Amino acid sequence: MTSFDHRKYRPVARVPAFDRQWPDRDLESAPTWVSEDLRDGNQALLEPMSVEQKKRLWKQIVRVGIEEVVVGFPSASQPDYDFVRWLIEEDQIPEGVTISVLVPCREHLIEKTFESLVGISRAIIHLYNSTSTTQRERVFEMDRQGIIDIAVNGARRVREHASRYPQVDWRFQYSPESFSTTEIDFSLAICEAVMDVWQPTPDSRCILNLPNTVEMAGPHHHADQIEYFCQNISRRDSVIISVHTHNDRGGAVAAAELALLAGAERVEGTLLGNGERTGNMDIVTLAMNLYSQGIDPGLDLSRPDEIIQVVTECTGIPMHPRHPWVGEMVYTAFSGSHQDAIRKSLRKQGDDEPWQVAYLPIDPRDIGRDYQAVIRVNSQSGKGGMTFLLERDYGISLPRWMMLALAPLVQQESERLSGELSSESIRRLLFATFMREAPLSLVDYRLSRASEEGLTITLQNDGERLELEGKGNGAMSAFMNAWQQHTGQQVGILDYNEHSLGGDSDADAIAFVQLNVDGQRVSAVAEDSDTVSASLKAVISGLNLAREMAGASDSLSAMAE
Ligand SMILES: CC(=O)SCCNC(=O)CCNC(=O)[C@H](O)C(C)(C)COP(=O)(O)OP(=O)(O)OC[C@H]1O[C@@H](n2cnc3c(N)ncnc32)[C@H](O)[C@@H]1OP(=O)(O)O
Ligand SMILES: CC(C)C(=O)C(=O)O
Ligand SMILES: [Mg+2]
Repeated sequence: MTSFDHRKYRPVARVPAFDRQWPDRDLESAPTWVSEDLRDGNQALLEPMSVEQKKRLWKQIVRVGIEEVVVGFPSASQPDYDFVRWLIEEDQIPEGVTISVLVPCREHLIEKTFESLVGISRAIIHLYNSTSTTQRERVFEMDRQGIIDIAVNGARRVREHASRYPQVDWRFQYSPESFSTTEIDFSLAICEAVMDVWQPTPDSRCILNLPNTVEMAGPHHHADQIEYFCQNISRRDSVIISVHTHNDRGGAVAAAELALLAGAERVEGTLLGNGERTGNMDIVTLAMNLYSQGIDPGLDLSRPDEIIQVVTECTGIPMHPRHPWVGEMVYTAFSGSHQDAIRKSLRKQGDDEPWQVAYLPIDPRDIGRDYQAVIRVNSQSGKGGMTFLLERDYGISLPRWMMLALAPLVQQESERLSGELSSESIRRLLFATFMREAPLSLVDYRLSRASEEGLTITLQNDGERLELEGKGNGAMSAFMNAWQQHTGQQVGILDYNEHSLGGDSDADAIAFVQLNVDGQRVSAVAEDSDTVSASLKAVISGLNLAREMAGASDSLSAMAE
């Protein structure tokens, strides 16, 4: 075989044919969430967390509302042991929160684990051993019975140690580690053997945790394994079925979600998916998946930035900016058609109606993000994005013809800069292109109203003062008439739009005008303290721009001659 040769691999075996129900089910409620941040997450770090870091992360996990927290492997590491002691001695475990500790089926480690828990009022003892064919044959070199014996002996030791502390509310959990690559009949057999020792009842249920230790197959395989197990395990009403998925194929969240459809009721994971290899199941993502479907996740994820800060600082692992739901860039659209659709949908979205905004699966405000970041402009953006930014930050509402005129300039500019354009630079570009305050400029004007609007306007033209008078059905047409009479130029208003301004601008009004000047189409803009002044200045801008354009074409003709 060559080094990259798919024939090296085999598809994972499926469970036997059975009456599969999960594809027709929908999720209706949140599972019991279990944080593995302080154990599986910690065991995947280059530098495991110190006790102080564990304390900080613990507080965050509890703040989010997770009620079952795996706090470590106290028989294996001194910081884990010390952390458990701190929790107990400093009375740090709130009412309603239960801690869990992991231990392999080895007598001295079980003993040490119970020692770490002296003084606790309730806890989950989580016992595990590996069950897959590979583990049996290549790691433990044992047959099925040998592996069952390890589990049964471990279960007995746990029961015996627990019985020495009858005042404690113990709960027992067993994981056939590597469940998803274990033959399903063997997984069932070993779990039955453990239950025979623990004798769970509906009032004192044990937890059977079925880990996708290494994700080797699609999430539908995992769902089949879980449902098959649920249908065939005895004492179902005395068992809590828990799942623990890893992300080797990128499907940890999907596998957990389908496992819930398949009958699991408890999900182990970490807050942002840190964990062995590609990580554990990401609790924030799964919880937000439920939230976005109208299901209460039972966790407070309204301040994900706080979670991100604590998790990244404690683990030393940065988060991807496109991390599902909470990444820095996930509510930002650069591409033109997305920006256009977001802008239009947001305008129509009422406060009290179901969320219906294109390209935004949830309202970013729910998790403390604002609309500031929703639309950003680069060379992939169209008129929607720049229009949104000008409206949002300056209250400028561009008429459609001005959007069409400005959009290619914005695109050229962001291509030239190879980057993002701020609303400020888009505004600057608008005025630099479509406003000219010289050589013709407005000095003063007076309006008088009779049957028609009368205008007396004082201008500065190439340094000379000019006073004109005209009549029309508005200030602009009175000015046009006066100007035509004085210059003989043919000037018509093709389109016109003005409005008052909000936002950060100093001006109170803005006007856009599209003129026909001696057959030449010119678009112009101006701002001023009132709409009449802004309109007159917009026309003056248009006349100046027409003069510039005529000057440019004269010099081109002169060059051609
Ligand atoms: C999928 C998971 O996340 S499982 C959790 C894994 N997490 C960890 O291992 C982190 C903490 N572990 C440790 O620090 C160490 O492994 C310790 C302290 C627990 C034990 O260390 P050591 O005694 O040196 O043993 P080591 O880790 O090499 O374990 C291998 C031995 O334990 C046996 N073993 C491994 N897992 C189990 C288990 N769940 N139950 C019983 N025996 C087990 C192996 O067969 C092997 O036995 P051998 O020594 O007779 O060959
Ligand atoms: C110990 C078990 C639950 C585990 O972490 C795994 O199988 O991934
Ligand atoms: Mg794991």
